Amino acid sequence: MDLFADDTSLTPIPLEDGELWFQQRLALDLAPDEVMRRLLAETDWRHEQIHVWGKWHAQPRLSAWHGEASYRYSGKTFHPQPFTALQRHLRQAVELATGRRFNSVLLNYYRDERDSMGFHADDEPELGPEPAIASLSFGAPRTFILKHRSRSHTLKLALGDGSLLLMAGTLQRHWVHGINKERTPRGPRINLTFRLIA
Ligand SMILES: O=C(O)CCC(=O)C(=O)O
Ligand SMILES: [Fe+2]
Repeated sequence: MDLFADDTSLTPIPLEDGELWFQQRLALDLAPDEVMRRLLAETDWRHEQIHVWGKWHAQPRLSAWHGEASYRYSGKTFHPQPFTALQRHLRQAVELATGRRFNSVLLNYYRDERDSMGFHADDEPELGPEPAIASLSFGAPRTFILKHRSRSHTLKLALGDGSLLLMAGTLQRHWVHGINKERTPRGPRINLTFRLIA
């Protein structure tokens, strides 16, 4: 069965304790490979250090923070750079598709199969009690894993080139999510999470 028969509109994915919506391909007037090329070239990618359990580690990916509000993430305050023209363009498409507003974006660049993101929830207080977070992916597909915090329930989604995922409702309170390393070679991937920071 094709769960996502209509790949051009945002479709709810049924799950308990939160809202999840998926669209296989966000309508854009730029080809995804052109967006990928420009994001790679135009972004001031940083290799951030994070503080976990009393130790400093380099994150297993590169990142950048843009937008109109500063933000605390993994114990660090990020002072954003202004949105680029391309980011404004992508934000507009994401706002149109989701019917939500966003004022910030975190970009993550997974250089190859060895890059990853540990399990976490995007539940910082400045996002509000039921944050809507729109996740836009370009490049190589990677598996997005959601784990329920108290039930043994796991959900896996392949986030392909040009796909849009919306996390909303109580999802961040009840679930954590992450991207594991892959065992087989994988090309570069960029993910943008659009957020609304108070
Ligand atoms: O790369 C992804 O799909 C996940 C990104 C994410 O969870 C985040 O930026 O908070
Ligand atoms: Fe996240």
